[in-house]
Amino acid sequence: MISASGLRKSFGDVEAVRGIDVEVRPGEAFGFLGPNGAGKSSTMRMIAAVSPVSAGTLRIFGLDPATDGPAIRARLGVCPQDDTLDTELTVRDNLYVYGRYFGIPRAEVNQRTDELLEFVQLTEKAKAKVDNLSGGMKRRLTIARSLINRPDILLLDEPTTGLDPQARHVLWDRLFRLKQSGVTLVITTHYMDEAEQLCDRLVVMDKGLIAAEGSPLELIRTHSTREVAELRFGAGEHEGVAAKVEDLGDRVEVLPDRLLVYTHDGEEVIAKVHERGLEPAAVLVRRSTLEDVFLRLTGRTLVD
Ligand SMILES: Nc1ncnc2c1ncn2[C@@H]1O[C@H](COP(=O)(O)OP(=O)(O)OP(=O)(O)O)[C@@H](O)[C@H]1O
Repeated sequence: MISASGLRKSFGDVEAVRGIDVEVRPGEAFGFLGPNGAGKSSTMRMIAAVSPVSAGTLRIFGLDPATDGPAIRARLGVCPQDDTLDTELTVRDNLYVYGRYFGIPRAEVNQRTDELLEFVQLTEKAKAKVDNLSGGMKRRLTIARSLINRPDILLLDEPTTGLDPQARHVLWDRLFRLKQSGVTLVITTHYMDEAEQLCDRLVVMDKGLIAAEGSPLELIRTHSTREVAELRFGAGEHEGVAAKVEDLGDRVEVLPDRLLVYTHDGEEVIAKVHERGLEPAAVLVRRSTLEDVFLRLTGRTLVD
């Protein structure tokens, strides 16, 4: 569906994307996970055929965005990071007008609008003004709008940024259903839980490069341990304690507010910490996540 090789994007001296290889397969949910500034949006804009490729090759549906932009865009849905809905119009008209703009005949666009309102659970809000919608509803409407042309690929740039947990879960559910219906999803996110929930495969991006690629589970298995023991001590004590516990796990990370001991048995680590007379203010054993993968690969947390 999408194939990139040595793909680069520069803005003057700024190299936003510095040579990445990506292969997105039909029907999968593919993610770009990385912190702000990693180059995710720049990559998405090249895939959306709205930003020229600086170097390398990019093919979407086997087509070259440099020469086949309109043909590519006709088969893509693009859900940008910021809501670009028309606040003057009703919910329904945001879809209807957009569909007409795409040149879809009146009767068809009417039917499609109704289907999409139903799909994003906004039928009851059809006559409401966009300004009266919650953040989650606006996102869902933006997604509905990007589906008006029945795209084969839907590009979603940070789809749930700024939404509360419940609104995020509603959105994830809709995206999951969309994938089940055969639409290929390409998602950028800096939320590791979103990447884990939604993506079949993903690349971890940092500073314009791909640091790792795989399914969430593969990435965790390859780059982290099964469990993590989190230990909180007083401010400024973590460095000192780290030296005393570093033999307890495969690896120890010192964060400003806690120590992470990477291990296959978190409870055993905690027991040994206590045996050594160390008294953490709080402890937690959890499974490894993509956040741990990112920390391992880059030495930084995703939310820095
Ligand atoms: N139009 C532009 N002109 C100049 N520099 C840009 C432009 N767009 C992006 N950049 C720079 O390219 C780098 C990558 O930005 P990009 O937006 O692709 O990252 P990102 O991973 O999507 O982060 P975010 O989530 O903040 O959008 C950043 O250093 C950014 O400042």
